[in-house]
Amino acid sequence: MYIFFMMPVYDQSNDKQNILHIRDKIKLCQKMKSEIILEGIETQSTSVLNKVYTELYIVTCDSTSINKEHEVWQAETAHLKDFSEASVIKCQDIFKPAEDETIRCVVTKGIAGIGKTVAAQKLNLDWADGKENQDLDFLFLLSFRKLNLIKGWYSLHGLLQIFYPELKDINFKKMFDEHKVLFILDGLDESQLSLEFDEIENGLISDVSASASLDILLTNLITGRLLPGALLWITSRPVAANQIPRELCHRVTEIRGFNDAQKDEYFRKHIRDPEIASRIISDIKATRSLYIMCHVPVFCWMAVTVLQDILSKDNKSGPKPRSLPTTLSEMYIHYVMIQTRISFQKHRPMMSIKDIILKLGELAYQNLESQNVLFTEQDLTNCGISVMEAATCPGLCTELVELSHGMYHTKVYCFVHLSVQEFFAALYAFHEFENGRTDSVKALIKKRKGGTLLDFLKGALDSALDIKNGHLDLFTRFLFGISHDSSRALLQDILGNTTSGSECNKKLIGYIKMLKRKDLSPERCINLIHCLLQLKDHTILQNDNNQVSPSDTPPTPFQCSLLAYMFIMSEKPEEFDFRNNKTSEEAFRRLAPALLSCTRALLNFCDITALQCETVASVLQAENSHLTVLDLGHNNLGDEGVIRLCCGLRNPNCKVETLNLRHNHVGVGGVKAVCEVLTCPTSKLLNLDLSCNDLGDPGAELLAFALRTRCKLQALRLSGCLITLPEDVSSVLALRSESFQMKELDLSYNPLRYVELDFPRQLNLDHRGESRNNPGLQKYASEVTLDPSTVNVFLSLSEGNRKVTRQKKKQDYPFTEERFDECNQVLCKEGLCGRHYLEVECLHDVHIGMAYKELERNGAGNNVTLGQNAVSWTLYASKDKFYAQHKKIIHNLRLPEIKSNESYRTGVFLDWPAGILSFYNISSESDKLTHLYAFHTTFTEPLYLGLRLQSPTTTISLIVK
Ligand SMILES: Nc1ncnc2c1ncn2[C@@H]1O[C@H](COP(=O)(O)OP(=O)(O)OP(=O)(O)O)[C@@H](O)[C@H]1O
Repeated sequence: MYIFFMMPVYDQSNDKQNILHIRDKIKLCQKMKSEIILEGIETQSTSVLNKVYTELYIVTCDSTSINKEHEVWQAETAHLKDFSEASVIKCQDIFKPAEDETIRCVVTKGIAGIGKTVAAQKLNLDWADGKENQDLDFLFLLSFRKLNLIKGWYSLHGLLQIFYPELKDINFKKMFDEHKVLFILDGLDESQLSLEFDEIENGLISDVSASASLDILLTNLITGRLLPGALLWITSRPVAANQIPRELCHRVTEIRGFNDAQKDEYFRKHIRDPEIASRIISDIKATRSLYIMCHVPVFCWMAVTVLQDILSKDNKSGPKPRSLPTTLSEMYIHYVMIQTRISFQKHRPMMSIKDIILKLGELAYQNLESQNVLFTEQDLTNCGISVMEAATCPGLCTELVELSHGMYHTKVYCFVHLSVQEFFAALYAFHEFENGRTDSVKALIKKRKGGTLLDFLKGALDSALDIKNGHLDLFTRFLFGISHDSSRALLQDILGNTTSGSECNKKLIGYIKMLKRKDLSPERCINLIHCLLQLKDHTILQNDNNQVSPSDTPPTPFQCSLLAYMFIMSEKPEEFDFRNNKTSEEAFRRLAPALLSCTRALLNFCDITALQCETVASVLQAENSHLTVLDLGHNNLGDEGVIRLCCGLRNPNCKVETLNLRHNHVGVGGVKAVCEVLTCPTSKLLNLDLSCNDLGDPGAELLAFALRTRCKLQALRLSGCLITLPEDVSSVLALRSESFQMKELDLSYNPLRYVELDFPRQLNLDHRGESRNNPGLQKYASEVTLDPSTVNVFLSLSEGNRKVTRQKKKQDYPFTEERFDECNQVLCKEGLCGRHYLEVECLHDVHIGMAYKELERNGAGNNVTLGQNAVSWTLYASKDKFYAQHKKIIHNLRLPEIKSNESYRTGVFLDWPAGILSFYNISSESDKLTHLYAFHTTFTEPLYLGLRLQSPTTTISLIVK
């Protein structure tokens, strides 16, 4: 009896009604709260979320890929990505299962300011408004920013009541047992809780009324130990998202910000005057880097503020118009200066602008150090600024609504956006350095010996790289950006006159590019790329011929990320020239964004393997692939690589019109795959070059029949393919039907037997004959002899003018105009055009090259020496160094494996019409050729083989085949 009276008597139907009533109250309250979005423009301005909300691109990712670098990379290059319907997901659909799977926990990642919080707010609003996700009975939006403030032990029930006081009288157990509930945990990257998923055994909780510390409570909620039936949506910046174990993420999505149309929509929604909106859009579009950055909503928000201000000044008949900001840091500087100026005009506070900014900077720095986002009046006072003064800058920091449960007795404040706090912290740190107070910022910036700006910035970078959750990444970017002279000029009122940092920046750029940290995660790579962009470094593509310069070490994955990023940020990313660079598969994969954004990709002499072909194929399949010219000549694709590549070429999205597969060891298997492309109705291929592959007649036959089935092709090059052209094949090639559009057929350098080919249009049968029946480059083998009239007096010729030896004594040669009088060089007699393959055997310390006849002969200056002028190209080979040289520009090469005192063989292949001169190392055991380097140019004169013997004991022999 006693027990009976002590038990609460629940009226079941009342409970139900009560729960629904509370739900409606929550909905009403959340609708009011979420309707407003705080946008720190001019005054403490709020906007109606539904009016300014612009749809965001959210895509699903493979949940196993949460830690993989290319996902992160995608986040940063979102504007280039394939927004095909397959992966795009609407915010309100993130819990809709694709198939039969149950989705309990969704993790959404996205870089700073990409719109995670706004997306969460919009979902909350649409639910509260009765528009979306009405199958959910309850939706609880909890931000880590606020959760960080809760100290002590709580039950889930207790915790929720803090944020949702309406829950006070609810039957909590029933609510969870009988209703569908979604928890949104926003901003995991801001969390100060230690979520220990590995050690959860120490604090298992499955009861909603059991109390525990917040860390344990949330860990149990995320693992599903607590409320296994509740849905969970966690948002985070990418690096911190890795905290959630993969097996707990049923779906991973990524917010990629705005695409081009959405950028326009954003500006039109935010700028009331359509004319000004159009002007701002066109101004932003005119600066590519600005336009690209606008895929990040927070950047758009700043751009609106800054550009409206700049435009209004330009309109007035003031002095010269101010230039537009081109980096993230410049944009933030403009933003902060505008906000403070407006505030000062309105409020006229006692402190100077400089003081307020630096005090706020100090506060931001302290918050960053303690990983805090919020601050109190006391925190402000500690930094020497009053709430009144801080409140005069509503566009910079803002007051948060006090939680209604009364957890806080003091009001809390934060910067209008976390990125603004990071900017202020960087500005403060830089100012401290400038004033010799590096000690005050040493908690976040490692002290390095030296004390120069360079040491300071290197220290900052080292600190950021050491932190796993990327907490200092944006801070470092801003710090680098502020160190740039253009930023310092904008900040002159705050920083005073500072000495130029351009020399330091140059060295810093070099330091970043050379960073070879083994544990450099891809996220760190991306941040480094951004650091370089803040330093306005666009040099990576600005060398000779706009070509990526190869070095003796292959580009690392980081360098490839960097290269791709720099490429897409360049003003006109049309031709991506990666020739002569050999990379690992992983590094090559990082070039995908560049391949996706260019129209011409030059990937010859890159040792591209079959696996790397998959990267190329996936790019070709992307909806937004622009590639029309794909040059994969002189690689090692083999049949397997070509088969993989053709998967991409057959895709209807593929736009390739010109394909070069020269010299790729393609056989009949590869040709079959190519034929499938040729007969594919959606193929856009017009020009195909399969030259220098030993396809033989079977390959030619397959091609001929494919062309007869369906021929859109306009040019086919099968030069040097071991084709004898049997009659039946030639009769197919001679097709004259209306549908046959081929205008050009190149069958040169083939051992053709039947040459009376009745081909109506441009036909090349040159250089045919039996000698072309040899495999590989041997079909171009040529014989040359050294020209005695050119040989220097310290060189002697022997073996029928095929061997040259350096002599100690001067030789007695008659005077000739052609002789190299001082330089230890000799040229061959035969001027070469067409295709030629030569082999030389040499000892070390020699230059092997080609030169025009006009190479000067007198003296030993640059105009005479092979490789040091515009009329000669060489390979230098010695025991410890190999390099290619033209116009004095040296490209260091990896040393081939050569025994130190033995002579070794080098192959020289000249394809004069194609403008290629390439060098190979020939294995003494297997005769296998390993490519060393290729020059690409347009030759205008016949070329003469030239040899220079640097060492007093060396020899070179021309090998006769
Ligand atoms: N969909 C959107 N429509 C309009 N404006 C948006 C949208 N998303 C974001 N914004 C603007 O960008 C600002 C930053 O967005 P938000 O705070 O959601 O970014 P975040 O991804 O949560 O960033 P962080 O990781 O730094 O916290 C917002 O204050 C708002 O001005």
